[in-house]
Amino acid sequence: MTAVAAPGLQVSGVDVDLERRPVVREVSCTVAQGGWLALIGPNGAGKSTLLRALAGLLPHRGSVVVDGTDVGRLRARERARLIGYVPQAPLLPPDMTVQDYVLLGRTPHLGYLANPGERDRAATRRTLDALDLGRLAERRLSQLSGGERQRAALARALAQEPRLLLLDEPTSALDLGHQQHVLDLVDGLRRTERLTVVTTLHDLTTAAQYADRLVLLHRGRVEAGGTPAEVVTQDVIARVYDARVTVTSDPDGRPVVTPLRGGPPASGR
Ligand SMILES: Nc1ncnc2c1ncn2[C@@H]1O[C@H](COP(=O)(O)OP(=O)(O)OP(=O)(O)O)[C@@H](O)[C@H]1O
Repeated sequence: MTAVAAPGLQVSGVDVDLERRPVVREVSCTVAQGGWLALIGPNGAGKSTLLRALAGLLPHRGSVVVDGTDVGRLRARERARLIGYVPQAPLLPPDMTVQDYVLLGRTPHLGYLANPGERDRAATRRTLDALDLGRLAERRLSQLSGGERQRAALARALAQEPRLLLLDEPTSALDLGHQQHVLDLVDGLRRTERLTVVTTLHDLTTAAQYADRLVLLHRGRVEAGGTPAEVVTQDVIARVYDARVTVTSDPDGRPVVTPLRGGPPASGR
């Protein structure tokens, strides 16, 4: 009998308070190993807060289990071997070179006081090349464009070789070509490495293209969850986002959202 793999991520009853205000409430969801979950929802819904809680960076109630390991019980270093996280606006050390910064992603894999070895440098070079940063390896982080900085932050998380990758709006600063390149790269890793992926994404069409499950957050709670076609509907978008759109299907049955100009507010408010 073959053993059944633990889910890549199992979130149970997560609540987060900020400044004693409830911001995330009763969030539960499961993502298979190698699955891609997109967190969607309007501004202030709690997406980034939930992602930071999953990364172990915010106190929360409830449990977060990655590949069968309860991350609440782990030290920061052990957690960093399991989880890579890239915030929406990462703070990058301005004077560090791109390659030294990406090499920092290897830190959780090094022994105490050990220096990076050839395997770490090779992982760094591979990641730099994969993210089209090879020619910028010696450049200081302060001398990068917004999109290059965003790719450098992602490169560091990938060099970490985590089991769960948490990305907060990973393509917000990228041109269309680099958006597709970065998302295709992450998509490839989940297939080859069974990397589990959770992203926040505002672009619902992009979210529906790449993710196999969506969770729609509204006022900190799960408003809807399921396949892209189940979650992204005209009615849900009108109600939750107060936006006028048409929703059509691409040849694979994934929803395509087209915003419509003019007219009264979608919800009639
Ligand atoms: N440090 C904080 N202290 C108190 N409240 C906060 C703090 N950070 C965020 N909030 C509030 O928590 C709520 C959720 O914020 P969060 O950043 O998680 O939303 P989001 O869904 O990621 O939004 P966006 O799409 O605008 O990025 C918002 O009402 C926000 O104002």
